[in-house]
Amino acid sequence: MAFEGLAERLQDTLTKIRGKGKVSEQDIKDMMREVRLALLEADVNFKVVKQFIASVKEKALGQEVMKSLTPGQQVIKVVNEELTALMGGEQSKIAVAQKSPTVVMMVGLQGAGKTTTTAKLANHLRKKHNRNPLLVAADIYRPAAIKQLETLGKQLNMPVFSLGDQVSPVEIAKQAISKAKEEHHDYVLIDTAGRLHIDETLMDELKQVKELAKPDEILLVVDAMTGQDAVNVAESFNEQLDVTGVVLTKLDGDTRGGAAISVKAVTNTPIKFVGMGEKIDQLEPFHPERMASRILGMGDVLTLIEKAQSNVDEEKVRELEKKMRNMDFTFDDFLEQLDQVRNMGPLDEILGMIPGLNKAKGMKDLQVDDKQIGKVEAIVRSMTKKEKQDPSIMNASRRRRIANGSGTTIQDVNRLLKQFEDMKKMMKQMTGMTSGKGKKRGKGLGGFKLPF
Ligand SMILES: Nc1nc2c(ncn2[C@@H]2O[C@H](COP(=O)(O)OP(=O)(O)OP(=O)(O)O)[C@@H](O)[C@H]2O)c(=O)[nH]1
Repeated sequence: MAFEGLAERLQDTLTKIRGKGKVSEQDIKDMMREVRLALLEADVNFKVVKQFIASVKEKALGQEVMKSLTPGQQVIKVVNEELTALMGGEQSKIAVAQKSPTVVMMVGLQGAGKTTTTAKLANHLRKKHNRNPLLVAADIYRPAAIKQLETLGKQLNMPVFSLGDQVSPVEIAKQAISKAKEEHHDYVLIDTAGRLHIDETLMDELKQVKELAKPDEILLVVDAMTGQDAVNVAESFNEQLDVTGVVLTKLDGDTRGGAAISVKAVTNTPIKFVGMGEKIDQLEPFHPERMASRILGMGDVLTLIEKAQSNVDEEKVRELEKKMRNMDFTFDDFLEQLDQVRNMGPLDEILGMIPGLNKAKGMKDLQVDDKQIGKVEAIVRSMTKKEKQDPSIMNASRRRRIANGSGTTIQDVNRLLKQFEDMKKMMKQMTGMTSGKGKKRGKGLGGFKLPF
């Protein structure tokens, strides 16, 4: 899986700082040293790494302390925001011409996945944007490329414009655009020739096609597996052609991720799509924010923190945090939390935002449907005040009484009590208070705790 090494290293580093109630300058320096190594190892351009580290440091040290997040969480928030910004910040969408058809020129080196991506993009435009693209086979130097595009076109049931390999690409582009106008295609996707290396002849030809076709978008297809080379290729193409967007292919492979992180920063050209497999529907719009969260293993944890900030009484959260640390979280707190969480939205949606939650120890048996939660609530509400405060007094007759009172079985009650104990242990781990270093894996929780 792509980014695995980087994700693991960053997450390990962040785990160390996450639970900290106080973060010193030295803590940040230590952390940033590890982050720097992790990025360099992932083949991120060294200049990019340097800038990134400097800006995270500055922001992490200079930021105001927010009441609702621990300092450790705030540092993570900064890393996430900067990583997102590095990859372009906002999602960058494919161009739409004011006047149809929108002309898109696909460029790139041989083997990067250009022809495949051209077909994938056509499919995407039709499926997601309800468009009617015309595919154009303008790679006349690799005869197999024309055939390949035609085959893909057939598979998609989409027209492919081709004039064989004896007509110049400029002429092919010209005729294709007239045909698209006549036949009311709203996108023209021109698959141009690739080479093994960048050379002048190739660039000259691409410039001529560009001159004539006046593309609204020039998408450069690069192979993520080639790491820094992909970034260098992007830089050269960009200098010559003013590329408007990058498609990073083969992100499904075990690329270290450097290209995805550096391309925008080095070339100032946004990644617009990523290829996630060989199949025709495995092209996805690139979302910097989601990618950053994925690398940091945070899922939507930041959204969750924001949601919590606006819905949860901050003082109560602090109190709760203290209780969790001291292991005196009771069933009363549990009920209160249940109410608070419910205020945030549907339970499964909220839980779905916590990555790795279902994998966490003691969690996997908990069902996340509201019915199950209703049952749990009934059991808890059937407990006496004393039982809620101190479940350890729960003997057989108390358990039986609770089961009867809540319309459940003794097994249900036993299970809940067991889960509650497991949960308390896990909470303690997640607040970063355990001494068992290296074992805790509450990845992505950012120290934010939910009692489920
Ligand atoms: N795993 C994976 N394979 C991909 C992806 N995109 C393209 N490929 C594969 O990469 C190989 C090269 O793709 P092509 O589309 O033939 O390459 P090209 O860049 O068009 O090559 P030229 O036409 O010679 O310029 C093919 O086997 C594709 O199936 C991707 O996102 N993931």
